[in-house]
Amino acid sequence: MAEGADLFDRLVAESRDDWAAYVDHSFVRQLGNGTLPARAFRHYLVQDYLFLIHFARAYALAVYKGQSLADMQAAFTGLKAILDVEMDLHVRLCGGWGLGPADLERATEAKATMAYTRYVLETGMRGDLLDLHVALAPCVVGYAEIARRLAADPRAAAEDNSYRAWIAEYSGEAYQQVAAGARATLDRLAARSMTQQRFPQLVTIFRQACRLEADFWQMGLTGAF
Ligand SMILES: Cc1ncc(CO)c(N)n1
Repeated sequence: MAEGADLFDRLVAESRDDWAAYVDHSFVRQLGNGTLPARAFRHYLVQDYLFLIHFARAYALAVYKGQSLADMQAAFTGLKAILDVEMDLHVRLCGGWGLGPADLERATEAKATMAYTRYVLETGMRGDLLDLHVALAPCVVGYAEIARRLAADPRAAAEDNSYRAWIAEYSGEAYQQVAAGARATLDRLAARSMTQQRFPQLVTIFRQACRLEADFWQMGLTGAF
C-alpha cells in the first residue's frame, strides 16, 4: 500500500476479494462487451431505480447527521447527484421500453435491493457519519471505477453496444467528479474521527457493502430469468 493512500484505497486494499468480485462481476464484463442479455439489464435497471430511491434517503440521513455545513454540503451533493442526474438516466432508458417513472416506482423490490439499501441505512442510523459514508462509498466510487475501466475498451463505445449510454454516463466527467468528492469526504471525516482501533470496523462495513453490490449484479443476471 503506497504511502499517503487515501482511506478509500486503504479500505480496498483490505477487501481485495470482495472488491474484485464486485467490480469484475460477469454482469460488468457482459455490459462492457455488449453481450449482456437485454432482460438482465432491464431487470437490473428497474431494481436500480428502487435502489436509488433508498440511497437518496441514505444521503439525506447523512445531511441530517452532519456536524458542520461542509458535512451537509457534501451529503447534499450526493443526494442531488442521485435525484437530479442519475435517476434521469434510468427514466430515459426505461422510457425506451415503455416504462414510465410511476411504473418504476411501483415495481416489486427484489430481496437483493432490500438487503443492500436497508443495510446502508441501518449502518448509518446505528453508526456515525464516517460509518455511513464508508457504507455508501463502494457504490459511488465503485461505479465510477467500473465505468472508467469499461470505457477504456473500444467495445464499450461500439455502435452496437446497447449499453454504451450507461457506460458513458458513469465514466463521464460529472459522475467521476461525484466519486472524487466521495473519496475526499471520507478523508475529511477520517481526519476528524478515525482511530487505529476503528479501522477494522470500517473494513467490515466496506466489505459487506461490496458483497451486497456483487449480489446486486447477480440479481440482475439471475432474477430476470
Ligand atoms: C447497485 C448500485 N450501486 C451503485 C450505484 C451507483 O450510484 C448504483 N446506481 N447502483
